Amino acid sequence: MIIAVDGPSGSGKSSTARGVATRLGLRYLDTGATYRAVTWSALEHGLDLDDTAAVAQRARELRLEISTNPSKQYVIADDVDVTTAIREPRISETVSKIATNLDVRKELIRRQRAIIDAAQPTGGIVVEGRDIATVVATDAELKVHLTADQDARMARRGAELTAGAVTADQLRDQIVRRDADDATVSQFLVASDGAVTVDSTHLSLEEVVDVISRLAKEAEAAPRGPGDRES
Ligand SMILES: Nc1ncnc2c1ncn2[C@@H]1O[C@H](COP(=O)(O)OP(=O)(O)O)[C@@H](O)[C@H]1O
Ligand SMILES: Nc1ccn([C@H]2C[C@H](O)[C@@H](COP(=O)(O)OP(=O)(O)O)O2)c(=O)n1
Repeated sequence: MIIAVDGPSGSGKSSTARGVATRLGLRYLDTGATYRAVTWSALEHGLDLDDTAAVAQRARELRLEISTNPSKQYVIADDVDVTTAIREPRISETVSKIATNLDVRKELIRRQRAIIDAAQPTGGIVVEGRDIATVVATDAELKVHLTADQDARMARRGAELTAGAVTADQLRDQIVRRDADDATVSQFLVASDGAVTVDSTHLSLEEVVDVISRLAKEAEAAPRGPGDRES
């Protein structure tokens, strides 16, 4: 089974997808972490991020290991544990430049699909990002468009970043500007065909996990149509 969760920044994709995977005994893939790892590596190599060919080459050469265990997440890039480093503001500020490089996307989508395929014999995977239902796993049994209004998303991100005393402008950059940039290459601001919208604005994390887990059980029980995977 594949559960795709797409939506804007701060809508709760990572925490919810991890919660659903834990609840249902599935693997979990944070595709945003793959874009962050390439960003980290490009900066580490001192690349000009506007040099799209050089950055894409780096993406192809990068040795990348990403955990799909929802209880123990880690990312290793070229033998360096970058689990924490890829969450630093310098990465969040620049990652959209890498995520809008179409050759980087091509390479990372290939890798994401391989991880998804490898998880199938274990029962399935919850995959979260921006283009999972529309590009990476169009055959997902359940497609969720997770939303929350902009104020809620900014407040959530703000609460996370208070330790670093983030300014309102930085917060807006992390949510509003980044979503606008990312939306130039992926369609995640509206629900794609076949996706169920879950608006988390007034729901607790636990409630969102409940809703998606229930939808997953319904999708699993539903007969698949002709043209669907494995039919
Ligand atoms: N339904 C919710 N209600 C309140 N806070 C939430 C909810 N879902 C997620 N959060 C919190 O909001 C922040 C952003 O969530 P995250 O899962 O990182 O979002 P995304 O992956 O979509 O950017 C986290 O601190 C998370 O704990
Ligand atoms: N499938 C994906 C996942 C993430 N991205 C982009 C969008 C974001 O700017 C970066 C980082 O994604 P991430 O999910 O970590 O972003 P958040 O900070 O959780 O909002 O990668 C993408 O283009 N496609």
